[in-house]
Amino acid sequence: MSNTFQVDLRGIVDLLSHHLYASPRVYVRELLQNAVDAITATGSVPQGRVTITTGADALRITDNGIGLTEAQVHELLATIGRSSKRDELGFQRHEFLGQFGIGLLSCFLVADEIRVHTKRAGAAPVLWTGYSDGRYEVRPGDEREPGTTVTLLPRRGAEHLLTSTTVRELAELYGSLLPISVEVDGVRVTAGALPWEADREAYCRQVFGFTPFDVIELNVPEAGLTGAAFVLPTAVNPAARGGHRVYLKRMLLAENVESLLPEWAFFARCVIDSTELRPTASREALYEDGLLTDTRDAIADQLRGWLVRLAATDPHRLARFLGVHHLGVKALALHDDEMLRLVEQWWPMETNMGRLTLAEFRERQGVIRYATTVDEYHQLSAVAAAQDVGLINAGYVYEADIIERLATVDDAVRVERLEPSDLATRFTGLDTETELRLRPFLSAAQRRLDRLGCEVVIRAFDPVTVPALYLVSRAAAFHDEFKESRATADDLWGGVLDALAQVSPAERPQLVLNHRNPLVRRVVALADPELAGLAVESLYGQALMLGHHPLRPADAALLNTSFLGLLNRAVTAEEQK
Ligand SMILES: Nc1ncnc2c1ncn2[C@@H]1O[C@H](COP(=O)(O)OP(=O)(O)OP(=O)(O)O)[C@@H](O)[C@H]1O
Repeated sequence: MSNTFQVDLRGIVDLLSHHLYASPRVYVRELLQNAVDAITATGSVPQGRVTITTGADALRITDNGIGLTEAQVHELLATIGRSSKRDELGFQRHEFLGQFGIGLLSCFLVADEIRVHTKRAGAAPVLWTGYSDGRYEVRPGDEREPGTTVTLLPRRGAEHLLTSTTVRELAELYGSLLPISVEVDGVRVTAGALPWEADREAYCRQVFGFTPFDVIELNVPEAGLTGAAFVLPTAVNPAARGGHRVYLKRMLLAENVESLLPEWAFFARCVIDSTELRPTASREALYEDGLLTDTRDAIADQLRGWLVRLAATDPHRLARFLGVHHLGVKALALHDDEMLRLVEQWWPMETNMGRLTLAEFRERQGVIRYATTVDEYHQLSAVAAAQDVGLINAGYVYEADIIERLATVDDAVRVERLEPSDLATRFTGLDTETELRLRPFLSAAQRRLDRLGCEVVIRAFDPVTVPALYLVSRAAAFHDEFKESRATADDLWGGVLDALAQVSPAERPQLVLNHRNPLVRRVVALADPELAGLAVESLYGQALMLGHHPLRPADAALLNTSFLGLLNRAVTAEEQK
């Protein structure tokens, strides 16, 4: 035995209003769409006219479209999900906006009763009345011209959605670009030409509220797509994806479609019209299919092409663009070779030789040497410069990753992450005689700092103004973190860490005293061992702070005692004068 599904219309209306459509305001869009489709079906769009009249009792929308016969009324209006806009195989017929056979139901979001008075040329006029409780009636209608008039009797509480002002606003929002004349209470709301093809900057100001840095023309023939991308004149948070204004067959789909551009293109806001992209059933987003993926790729190519052209023809302007949007471009450079080259050639980075692009730095230094944190860079840039070692501050977002990626895509590029302890190998050692002379001082200094796990060495380096440097190799930094984790780990995890410790030999951080520094020279010559010890401890503390190294409790205690010790010495000396 086979039966037919029964549909409870109230359930469907509830589904539409609460789950499918974002707002009951979409009823105007659905009515307009049906009118336009009916006119399209006549084959003479230029003669098409849609008029909407509002009033306290009812809203009426009349089109001079194809109209329906009585049989079609029964078949199409009374069957949820039945549409004349699909072919025998159920595919959407290309020329129409609708396809799902549910749009008319959206009128029940604002009306309890819908009347469709329609006439197909050569057939008798029909009046169909549908009620929100699921009943409908069909009767002969009054004589009329071919076409259709849909009348909505407002639902109590929804009257504000059918006022003249609201309806005009909605008709203009959704339908102002339709190629068919649409009037609301005698006022025409359709403009005809695509406004962004005329004065794009004015359009951008009016719709998006900013004067664009530049406008990029968009064209994707396979999606029947034309449009414009407006480059934002100010930086935006790359994570906050901006929406784009999308029209399908000149009917507004939504003002905030996110899926049109790839994530990296956050610096552009687009307006497009497409004849081929498809909407989701709610008509509030684009349907994700192969065509949308291809379209996204094609638009991405056009934005990329604009950037590359700018680099070739107007580097000044490109520099301005990068000044505003460098974060996005850098994010993109992490997976896009062309953007990587753009950053390499055009983005000036902070180096200890002034601001240079990676390309310029490489030309001068041969190798791209970089510090991965801003602190490390600040600690070492002057010292490195004094040894003629060029250093890039790659501590800003994405920059270290970009440098490393550059080496993976181009064999000719040599990159080297600065190892602070390597720098010490460039410092000049002392002559044997001085070394011998300083040996007792060094052993005493070493004894003072032993419990802090630090090795004291003395070298001669520039700049002379730096008395001491605290250099931690990456292995030593790792070891310190490791020790900290071990101290707080439970037994099981602690066991794992212990096993690992066997394979990671500790390398001690170094305190490198600068023998060229006048104060250090006086310290190493001190006769009083206690004063020399206090001086070494405070040089250690100062070097730690200068390099923004983390202070452990033992370091803080040492800083405190050495400072108070020195102060006490100074005050005592003054008192004894
Ligand atoms: N103004 C009209 N003139 C002629 N036929 C109409 C009109 N409005 C609706 N129809 C007929 O009623 C059918 C159902 O309309 P409905 O709006 O529910 O769905 P649709 O437009 O086919 O698809 P969608 O749900 O995507 O809007 C349409 O396919 C069309 O045949």
